[in-house]
Formats: sequence, structure tokens, C-alpha cells
Amino acid sequence: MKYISTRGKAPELTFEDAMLTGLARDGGLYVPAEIPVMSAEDIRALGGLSYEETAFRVMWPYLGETFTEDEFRACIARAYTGFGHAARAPMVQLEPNHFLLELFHGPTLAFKDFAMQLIGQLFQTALQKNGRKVTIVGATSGDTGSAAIEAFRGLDNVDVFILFPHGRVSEVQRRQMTTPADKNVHALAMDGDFDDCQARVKDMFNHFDFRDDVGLAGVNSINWARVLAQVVYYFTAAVSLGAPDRKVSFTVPTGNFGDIFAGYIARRMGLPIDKLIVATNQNDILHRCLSTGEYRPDGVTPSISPSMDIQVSSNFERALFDALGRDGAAVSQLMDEMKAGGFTVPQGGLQHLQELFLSGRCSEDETRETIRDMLAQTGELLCPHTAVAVKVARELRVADVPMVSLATAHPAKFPDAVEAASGVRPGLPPRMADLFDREERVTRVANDLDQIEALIRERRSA
Ligand SMILES: Cc1ncc(COP(=O)(O)O)c(C=O)c1O
Ligand SMILES: N[C@@H](CCOP(=O)(O)O)C(=O)O
Repeated sequence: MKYISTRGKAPELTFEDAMLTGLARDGGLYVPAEIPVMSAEDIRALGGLSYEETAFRVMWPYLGETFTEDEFRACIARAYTGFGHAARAPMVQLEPNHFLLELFHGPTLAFKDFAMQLIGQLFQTALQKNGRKVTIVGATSGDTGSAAIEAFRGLDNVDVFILFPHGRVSEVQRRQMTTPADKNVHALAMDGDFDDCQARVKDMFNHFDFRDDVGLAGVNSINWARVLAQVVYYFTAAVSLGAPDRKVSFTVPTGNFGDIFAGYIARRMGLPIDKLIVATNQNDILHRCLSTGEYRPDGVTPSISPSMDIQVSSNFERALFDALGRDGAAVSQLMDEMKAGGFTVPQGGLQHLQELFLSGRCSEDETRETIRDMLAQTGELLCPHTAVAVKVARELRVADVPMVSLATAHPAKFPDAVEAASGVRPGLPPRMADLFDREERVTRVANDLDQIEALIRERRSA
């Protein structure tokens, strides 16, 4: 399996190199040259299998020669042992034909653990074999950072630097990033919003001297391996609801477009997904773009679903690449226009995107109302991101097709917002009960590339 860049000008890579590289050298994102397809029979055979076995069968065709079958199975097994639910991604029924896919039973209580725990294992295995050391730099609006720190802390051959927007993540999210004592992890609170943090990470990838000197690697969903690991739970959920013999729809609370893009890949692999619905909070650029074709970021407004406070949505580039007939030059042109303020998706591309995705928006008041109503009606306490999905799903779902809303984080990561909406303060699991007593370790940084690069050079282990 070869990986190609969405901008068409970077070298083709193997799975291992695409995983360890992050962003392509032409600024694009790596995608598989071809999408493997599973037959209806292959999908039916997933019924009753463990999460781990399904993960192996869904992902293995993408790996090529990188790992042996035994190595890959061992990585999967280690990745999911720390999850607090035997099913890994259990489902509960919210109302007739509407289900919640609980993706928050991992070590940091958000869906990011599904991919991050696995790529932590894959990085270790690959780096031990090739003797390399890497410096991971990631941007987070709260959840990617804590999941990355948890997956990579204490490793000898990896340094991890996480940029998060100062004052714009929840206190639980911040403490998850700032309290681990391991020397190889560094939480950096940056002035600005998530888009600024992500822009500085991309600048570092485009600064080749720095990139090559420090052995830069990325674990945001610009990394194909992150997206791939998230494809698996679309299969487990749909199969448990009757796929391939019954269509299923999904609604995904969306920011950087990684999670819903994983759903799109699952559909291209043959999973009968009827509707894939992008649910946004008040930072609704994706909903506006899918409705009008205009992609013009106009600044992030802080919300009670802070992990989705994003306007420059990285993985949308992967969707555009396919919608524009995999024309790297056309994608490059749109991304150049983006630097100058925004772009208009060409008509054919927009039509294609609209055939692939529906979208909806949820205001702050609607998010609070949904948390309150769902608690009263179903007994489920939702995190604000999940509430965004549930509200949009209820609006757009059709009665005869099962709808799965993705529950992307545990409500206890956002206790203030959840309590204000519902009157109930969700508690952290016992293993995190002392989170507020642990000592924090964080460095404030300006939104300044030179300063951040200098700090990384100084702090990383030689
Ligand atoms: C809790 C939560 N929900 C939803 C999202 C949005 O997911 P994506 O960025 O893959 O669109 C995020 C951040 O990525 C998140 O942390
Ligand atoms: N919501 C994310 C933002 C980064 O997204 P990623 O999936 O590209 O890592 C977060 O919680 O950090």
C-alpha cells in the first residue's frame, strides 16, 4: 500500500513513513493511493468478534510490509487493555432507532484514545526496529493533547510537545496535560486559539531545517494512522446494528474533520452507511461550507464544546481531494487561496461533497437544552460535544434507518458546562480522583514560531 499527498507533489510513502512523517513535504496530507474494499461477506463475518479482532481485519490491508501480522496484533492488544469497558466502544439506545456510541472509555476519557493508544504502540515498535528518535509536536483544543501525552509519556525515543490555547480548554483537560511528571512530555500554553496552535505546528513541518534536525513527527489527525484507527468503531457499531444487511447513519460532532473522515473511509470500504452527518457548534464553518461552498474562516468564538472550537479544519482537505477527483493541483490552489482568506469549492466538487455529507449546527443554548432534555428523557448525561451531535441527529434522522450519534468525550471532562446545563456535576472515575491535587507543569509561550522552535530544541533530549 502506497500513500500519496493531497497536493500531489510529495514523494509516495509506505505506511510506516507516512505514520512517522505526519504532514507531507508539499504541505498536503497523506492518503492511501487506493481504498481497500471489504465484501458483504467479510463485513458479515465481523459479527460477534472482539473489538481487537475487528480492528485487525479492518486495518491490516492498509499496512503493507511495515509490521508483521504478530507485531500488529500485539500492538492492538496492548492498545486497548487500558480501556474501562470490555466492548471498548459500547452502544446504548437513546430513543427508538437512535443510539449513542460511547467512545470515552479510554484512559483520557475521549475518543482520541482509540487512535492514540494504538499509534503509541506502533511508533514504539517501528522506532525500536529502525533505531530512530522523534520529536512529536501536536496542537490541541484539549483532547488530542492529553491522549498523546498519555500514549507517549515515559518513552525513551520520543519527546512530546503539546501546544494548547491558553485559557481555552477545560480545567480537567488542562490538568490531564500538565500533571504527568514524565520528563519527555511538555505542555505549552500558547496565546491564541486552536487554529493558531495548529498553524504553528504546520509551520514547523514546513520549516525543513527544523523538521529534519529534530526528527519532527505529528500525532494530530494530519497523521493518516490516526484516521485509520478511528475507522474501526464505525464497523463495530454498524455491524452490531445489522450491517451489511441493513444501512446505518452516523452523526459526528466535528471540528478538524478527522473523525467523520474515518466514517467516510468506512463507507468507501463497503460499510453501508446511509447518511454521514457533520454536526458543528457555533464555529460552524463546515456547515456553512457544505451548504454554500464558501470556506472563509472568520475567527473562533469560544464555546462550551471547546474541543470543536476550530475554523481551519485540517482533514477537510482530504475530503476535498476526493471530491475534486484526486486532483492535487486543484487542492493546492484552494489551499493557497485559503492563506489569502478563504476559497469557494468549485461547483462539481461541492455537489460531490453534498452527496457524501449532510450537516447541521447547534447553538450554545441548544447544546445546553439537549444536555438537560436527554438527561430528563433518557437518563444519559452527555458531554457538550456529544450533545451537539445528538441535537443535529434528532433533526436530520429518518425513522427507518438506525442513527448512531458519536459520544466523543465523557461528561466529566467538562463538569462546569454540564452542571450549568443539567444541575448534575459529573464526577471523574476513581483513578483520576486526585487530578486536582497533582502538581501542574506548564510553559506559557507566545504565538511565535521562532520562540517555540527554540524552546523545543532546548528541551528535547539529545
Ligand atoms: C470531544 C471531541 N468531540 C469532537 C471533536 C471533533 O473531532 P474532529 O476534530 O475529528 O472533527 C473533538 C476534537 O477533535 C473532540 O475532542
Ligand atoms: N479537537 C481536537 C483538535 C485536534 O484534532 P486532531 O484530531 O487533528 O488531533 C483536540 O481535542 O485537540
